[in-house]
Amino acid sequence: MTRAIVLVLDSFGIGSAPDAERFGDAGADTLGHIAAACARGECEIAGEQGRSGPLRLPNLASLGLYHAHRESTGGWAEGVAVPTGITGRHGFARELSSGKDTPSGHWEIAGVPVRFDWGYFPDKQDSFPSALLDALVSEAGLPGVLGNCHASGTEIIARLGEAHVTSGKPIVYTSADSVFQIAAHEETFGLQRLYQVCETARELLEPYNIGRVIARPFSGSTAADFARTANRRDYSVEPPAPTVLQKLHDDGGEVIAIGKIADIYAHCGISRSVKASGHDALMSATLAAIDESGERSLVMTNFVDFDMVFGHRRDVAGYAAALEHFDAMLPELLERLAPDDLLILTADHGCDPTWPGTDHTREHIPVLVSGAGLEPGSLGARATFADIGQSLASWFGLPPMDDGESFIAISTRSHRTSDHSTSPGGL
Ligand SMILES: O=P(O)(O)O[C@H]1O[C@H](CO)[C@@H](O)[C@H]1O
Ligand SMILES: [Mn+2]
Ligand SMILES: [Mn+2]
Repeated sequence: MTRAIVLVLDSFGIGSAPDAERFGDAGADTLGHIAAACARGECEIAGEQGRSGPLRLPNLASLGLYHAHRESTGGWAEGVAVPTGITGRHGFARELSSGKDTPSGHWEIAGVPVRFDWGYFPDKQDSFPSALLDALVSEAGLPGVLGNCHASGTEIIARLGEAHVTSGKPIVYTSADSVFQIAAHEETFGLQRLYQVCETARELLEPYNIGRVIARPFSGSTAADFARTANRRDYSVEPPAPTVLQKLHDDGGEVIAIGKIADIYAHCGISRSVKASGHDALMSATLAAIDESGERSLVMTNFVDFDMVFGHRRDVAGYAAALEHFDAMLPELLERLAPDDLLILTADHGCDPTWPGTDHTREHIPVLVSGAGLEPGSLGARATFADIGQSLASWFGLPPMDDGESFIAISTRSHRTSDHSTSPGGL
């Protein structure tokens, strides 16, 4: 069967990109700094869900993660056990897109870099233009808004959540990303009402070139216990050109989107979307999709907690534990794959939990490719995330994308388009 499974470990960068300085991120290294903190004994978590000591990712390591990180940074991650033999193709890729945000990263992975500049809101009190907020208040029938600044989403609900519940004014905030985020209490404000306000904001933001509006519902009764719920919803603009997802879908293939994937691609080129919250549920949904999917299927999953729960929160130990948990789930995934399935593990940007601030970091992403009967080895430095999209186009026998260089050999592509039944061998 010609199938591909793409797992995006949201924010799992493997070393500072050549243009990181432009973002204030020169030296950022999500994997490297987590490994170093673990090696120093700074990531101890007691209890059953806990972790201790050096970072242990044996399955990702076998696929070539540490080798890819070394190619990206010039040195081995501290304290890790480097495997003697590796089973996958491993490399790293840099980003062509102008931003270090989630949609840019995902669209570039799917073959469409974002060459234009997104709109951003300045980092000051009153970040948003008053004309925009006045229109939102009037069109959505709001008593006003709170926030109107850059913020960390958990910090701002602790700070303004009680005032929101009392006043009925939603909390609007942004970040270094091209986003307009709206936090509101799920019960007192209402989830459906929050979604409606986000849809109104999405329309009003059209002239501002903003990538995403994000609904950030939360629950709880006081500042001490306010917590965001799983009902986050992203309202993205559409990718600027058809992605490889769209091309496969239009060519009769099936694209199964797990987690945030459908929202990130603005539901373009998606055959079926499965929502799930938490990495266990996301992996279960991925396994179910693999079991159910047939010929010419792409299963694509975003593992968001690395970014949302640990990276942005600068929780180094939590990020390490989440990586180790993900790693422990990999053998079951590998067992479920058919011998000629193509598996790609990658990321969309960095979010170094040791870095100042709470924003993403401009980093290389890992490109770990396995299955499909391929020989282990290095894919080296890839000039764009779009090499993944181009490779998927090759794999599915689609016309080439405008960007990216396939790491699937031409002979393999012609072989696959003429005969889907035989294992292709060479990638
Ligand atoms: O702090 P929270 O609300 O998690 O926001 C984070 O999530 C958004 C999307 O990645 C970004 O704007 C980032 O700042
Ligand atoms: Mn992301
Ligand atoms: Mn993020």
